[in-house]
Amino acid sequence: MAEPDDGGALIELVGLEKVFEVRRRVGRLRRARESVRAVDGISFTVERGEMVGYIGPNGAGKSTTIKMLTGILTPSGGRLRVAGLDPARERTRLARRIGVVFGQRTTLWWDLPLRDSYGLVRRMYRVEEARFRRNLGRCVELLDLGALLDVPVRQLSLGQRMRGDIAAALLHDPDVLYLDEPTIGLDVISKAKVRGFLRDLNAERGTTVLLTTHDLTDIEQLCRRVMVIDHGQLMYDGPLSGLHEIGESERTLVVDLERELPPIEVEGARTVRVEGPRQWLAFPAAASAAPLVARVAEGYPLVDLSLREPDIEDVIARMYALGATGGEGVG
Ligand SMILES: Nc1ncnc2c1ncn2[C@@H]1O[C@H](COP(=O)(O)OP(=O)(O)OP(=O)(O)O)[C@@H](O)[C@H]1O
Repeated sequence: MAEPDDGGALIELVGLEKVFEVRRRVGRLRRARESVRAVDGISFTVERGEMVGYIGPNGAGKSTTIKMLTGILTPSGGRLRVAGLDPARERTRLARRIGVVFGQRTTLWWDLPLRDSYGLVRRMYRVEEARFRRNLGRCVELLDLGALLDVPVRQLSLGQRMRGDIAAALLHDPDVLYLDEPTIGLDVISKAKVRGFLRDLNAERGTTVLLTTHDLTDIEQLCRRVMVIDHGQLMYDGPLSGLHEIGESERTLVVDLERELPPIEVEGARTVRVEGPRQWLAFPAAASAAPLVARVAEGYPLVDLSLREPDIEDVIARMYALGATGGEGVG
């Protein structure tokens, strides 16, 4: 089937809006109508092959945007195109071009083994047999699903289920993949597996990825570009490092020493907490951790260390405190 001409940006939003009418209780008996501007005039474009983080505090309007991008919700205003299609009007056609993964709920059939769920997905999207086998084979290998194919979804761990969900979203070769909190609740190893897979998918197949997450490490490891949304508006569009610079946020190196020592003194960081042999060193989030780690290892008896990213909520709060709205294309 011929696809519409989508020579331009793969995703394009111009002044997109979504207003919900809600009824709120006022006093004991009265209810007042109220409008919630969940998305309040957002414009951006995403080019084919980009991997973009879409972040913001709770209630910022991220899910509402994604729902409009998939055609589940109809915009109240503005313009929206995905792969040359109008999502709300051409939802079924668009479904063949996009994949969606929601970290908090599964699209798989709870009582069925993964293999059967995939068979149903194949029929839903009418994926031809050879292509299905190829895509499934690739996902099974790269997401390590071989031993899980005959296990009912309800028996899978969260990390296993997430990998299963990602595979299900890719069996029909979508151009765009929307991921909503894909690493939420996963252990370190599962997170690394999911991130590695997404990186390869983007590099090898050029799949465009829009990623919603509260975990800044996801963004740091996957996305060159990040968009920050708050109160339904785009606050920042640019690299993650630029966001850290604007917010002057700090990362923390947690250091375990062989024994209790006075606060560590190294260039480029300040010790903000000491508890027994453990010390916390804060340093600018935009700086590399490597030279700092080297300096600590050189001068102190090191047993272990770990790195803590700043909270997205912190970064945004600092951004507000400094009254800045930086990055490209946002004024
Ligand atoms: N169906 C709805 N009816 C009324 N209000 C809604 C509806 N869906 C979302 N909202 C409101 O719109 C705003 C944005 O919600 P949205 O779910 O898009 O935020 P979010 O950024 O995805 O938040 P979270 O990180 O908590 O998932 C919130 O104030 C929310 O209460």
